[in-house]
Amino acid sequence: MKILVSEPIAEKGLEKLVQEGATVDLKTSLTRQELLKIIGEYDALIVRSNTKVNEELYQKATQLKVVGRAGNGVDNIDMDGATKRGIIVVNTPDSNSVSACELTIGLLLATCRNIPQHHIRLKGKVWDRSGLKGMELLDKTVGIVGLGRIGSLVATRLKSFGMKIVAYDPYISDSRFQHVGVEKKEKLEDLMRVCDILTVHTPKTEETYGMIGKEQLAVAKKGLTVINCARAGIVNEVALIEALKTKIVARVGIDVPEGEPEPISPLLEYDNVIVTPHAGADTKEAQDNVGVTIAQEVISALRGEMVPNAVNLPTLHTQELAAVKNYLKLGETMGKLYYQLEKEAVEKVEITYRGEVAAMETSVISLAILKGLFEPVLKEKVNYVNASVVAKSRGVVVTESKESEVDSYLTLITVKVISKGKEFTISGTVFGKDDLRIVEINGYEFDVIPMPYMLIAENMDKPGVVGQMGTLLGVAKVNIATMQLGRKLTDNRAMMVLTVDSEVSKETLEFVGGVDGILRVRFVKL
Ligand SMILES: NC(=O)C1=CN([C@@H]2O[C@H](COP(=O)(O)OP(=O)(O)OC[C@H]3O[C@@H](n4cnc5c(N)ncnc54)[C@H](O)[C@@H]3O)[C@@H](O)[C@H]2O)C=CC1
Ligand SMILES: O=C(O)CCC(=O)C(=O)O
Repeated sequence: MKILVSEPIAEKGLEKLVQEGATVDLKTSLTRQELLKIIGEYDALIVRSNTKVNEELYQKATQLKVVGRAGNGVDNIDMDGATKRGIIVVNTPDSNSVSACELTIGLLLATCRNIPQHHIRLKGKVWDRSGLKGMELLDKTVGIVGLGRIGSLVATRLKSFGMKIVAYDPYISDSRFQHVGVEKKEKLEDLMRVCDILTVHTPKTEETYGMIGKEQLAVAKKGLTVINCARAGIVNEVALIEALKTKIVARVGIDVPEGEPEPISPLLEYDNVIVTPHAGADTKEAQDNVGVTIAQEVISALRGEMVPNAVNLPTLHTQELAAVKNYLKLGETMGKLYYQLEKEAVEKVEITYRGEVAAMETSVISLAILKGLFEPVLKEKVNYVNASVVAKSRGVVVTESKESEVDSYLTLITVKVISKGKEFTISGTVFGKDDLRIVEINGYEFDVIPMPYMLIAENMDKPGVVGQMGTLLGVAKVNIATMQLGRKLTDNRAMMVLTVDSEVSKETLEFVGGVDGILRVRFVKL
């Protein structure tokens, strides 16, 4: 595992990577050209917000499997480019939220009470408070745009100042507003009209870039204070400077100036503006959290494990991940069986979750099934990240349905693969904590523990077939570990599933296939 760390992360994080057996190169002052020249050697890249991970980089990054963003915002990473190449992108969204929230509160207090301006005067040996009258927070209204992790933390803390809190976030439920104890504004303009202080906490997206612009500031209360600790450009800086000139905006606190990391923001010309150099996450606590978390995540992702904070995968919390872990293994195993038993190209995959599993985050189990399905037959890398892109690009329609009730089992997954009008089905369950079982193939019922080597045969349900097969395997020195028979009494046919201790040669397989009554036999490797 060769990992390039292109921006500073905490020592603890670097130590963790090395402890886990990775070769780590910390190179934080590479030029872009130098980065592009060496990126082809690495399995993983760890960045903060300055490294642009884009098409130009992906084209050179032939070995890259994981991009770790040591922090939250992923606007410096081209997600589509990563997803289509099966590169997993992980971040650490919770690790620095408190620090970002505290800097927001810090900037808010500093701007409302002119703290840096007072300090600068005194440093110049001038004791003079004139022209720097502050504003109390008590009974003022703060408008929060984006009531996610950081927005909610800011709301909770500002309540203790006796402020009224209103928020605009069309993407969260009303119950979340109630839980945080914040008044919901349906329209951004409604929020702009009532707040004394505006603070933005959205990600930078096409929709949020410039969302606080000329029109929004035009309806704001005169004397507004604007805080942006989220991303440059969410508040349009040209409109903001215009509003400072017309005194619509009285104070500004910005952690993320346009053009960062260049220290030349035009906002620095204004005495009532405070700018910090993207320092929201720059605390010992946040950096230690971020460093250790990103190290763990990058290592897990490189080992092919499912990671809770994978940005280009369905969102899973650690507990949800623990709950689905065995189903991921089961799903992948079930998927892997198809192309080893059938040769028809897949047209449609219908996945049904029944019983306990139906209540879980099943989208990720479906990805595991698709990964298992395509991985054995494709040259390109198929993993959780690109499995659904691969399915789509091959014209495979995937459907998912859920039923809360199931006969005979507490929990059951059934995969139906449809190709040229033919149907192949396989069902599996998990007994207890981690006991995986295949319980059905094409209507034949079993109770098979999936093993690395298996023989699956369809045969006529008549005396002698099993015995002859056992004899031939014995001659070939293939030891049978377990054997199960599923029968369909209606058509006098049966299916045998054998787990064996070693590989079965082509020659032995041909002999077995020639036994009178064996309709077909396949050797399966899991
Ligand atoms: N200054 C710094 O050092 C740091 C900055 N950040 C930035 O802070 C911002 C917020 O981070 P989190 O709270 O962790 O993100 P989050 O994802 O937890 O919350 C973002 C919220 O914005 C909402 N949102 C999205 N589009 C919206 C729109 N058009 N209008 C209104 N609301 C919208 C979402 O529904 C979500 O609730 C991000 O931009 C992140 O990059 C995060 C950490 C440190
Ligand atoms: O210090 C950093 O890496 C930037 C923090 C940040 O903006 C983020 O995590 O989104």
